[in-house]
Amino acid sequence: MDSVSLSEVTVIRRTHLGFMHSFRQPFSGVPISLKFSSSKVEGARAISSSITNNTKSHQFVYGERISATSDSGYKINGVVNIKSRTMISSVKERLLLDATDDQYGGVIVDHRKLPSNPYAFASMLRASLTDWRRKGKKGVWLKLPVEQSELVPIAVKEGFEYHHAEKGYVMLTYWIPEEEPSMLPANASHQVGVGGFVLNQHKEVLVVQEKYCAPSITGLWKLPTGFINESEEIFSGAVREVKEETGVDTEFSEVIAFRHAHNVAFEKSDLFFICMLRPLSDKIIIDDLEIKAAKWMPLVEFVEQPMIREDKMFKRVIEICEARLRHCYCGLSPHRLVSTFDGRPSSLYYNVVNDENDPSHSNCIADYL
Ligand SMILES: NC(=O)C1=CN([C@@H]2O[C@H](COP(=O)(O)OP(=O)(O)OC[C@H]3O[C@@H](n4cnc5c(N)ncnc54)[C@H](O)[C@@H]3O)[C@@H](O)[C@H]2O)C=CC1
Repeated sequence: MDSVSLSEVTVIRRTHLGFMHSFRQPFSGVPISLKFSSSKVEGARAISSSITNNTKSHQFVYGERISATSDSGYKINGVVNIKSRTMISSVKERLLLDATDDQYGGVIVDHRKLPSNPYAFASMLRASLTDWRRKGKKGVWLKLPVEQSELVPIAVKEGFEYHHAEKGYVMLTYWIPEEEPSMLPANASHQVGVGGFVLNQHKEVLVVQEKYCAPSITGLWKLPTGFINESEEIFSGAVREVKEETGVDTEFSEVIAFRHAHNVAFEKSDLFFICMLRPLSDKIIIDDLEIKAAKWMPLVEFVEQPMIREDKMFKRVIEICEARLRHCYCGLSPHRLVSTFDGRPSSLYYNVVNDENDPSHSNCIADYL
């Protein structure tokens, strides 16, 4: 009778499944049948399993009790009948979820290799948690695709928490160290919006009326606004939103101000970047789905609207834009760079008041139109 080491056993010893289950899956290239059945062995709840392939039959027990043997380490519940040491080691590997280490001492489960069978998943998840705990791992990231949503309640029952969800998946997390508070970062806390201030050479501003809006702003002519998409730049998002809502082509000039507000949608905070854009065309073609009307409106008329005149934010935004047109204010321009900290190309927004090497390079003196 073979015996197995404690480290080999610990990954499977905490398997408590109160059900009987059988499934087939490839095993080292050989199709096998793996059967689980729950039973009481020497007072401890245990799962016995038999593996058969064309040539061999192997039996062993997943159980709570592990006893030492005098000559070579440990055996399980004293009822182990293992014909191949290699076999149990391979089984152990099959019983753990595929995962890679992250740089913070945690693990990321490979969602492309999740078992399709919920019972197998339950067993492998529990065994993996035991293994990760033994190895001192900290955070566990478990992404469950929508096609395998039946696995979600199993993970939750095991102690996983929701982290965030997208259309195609839900991300769950588990913090292993009981003595340390969780260091896992929270879900994204903000949405990012953009507004376009587009003025033509006749001092007319591009404005829209929204199709769906709060009754209090019905009939208001407002700046085109919207949200930027995932992986979209603020500067290109603003140009896209203006084009989508009004059909007008523009070129990004500057971020002239941004607003930070809280509890805006789904309890998330909101960053709203107000951008000055130069018009490249003037023909208006509205987006029928979102917009009721759009037009070029004299700036003075726009400002005279009671809702704008009385609104502290938009009143100030217009004052800033006017100051910018008089070269009395500098907005922020994007500058592409790569930081060695994360190696990512990114946009740093800043203004250049005085460039000694290139006097023509300044946000403040550049003409808007
Ligand atoms: N609309 C405005 O006058 C103002 C907008 N902002 C900022 O502009 C940015 C974008 O905001 P808005 O343009 O107001 O976005 P929004 O709330 O109008 O949403 C944009 C579009 O998404 C769709 N949408 C949003 N929620 C929906 C729902 N529950 N059901 C169906 N469709 C839905 C609608 O098509 C809508 O036109 C934000 O950062 C916001 O803070 C700031 C001040 C005023």
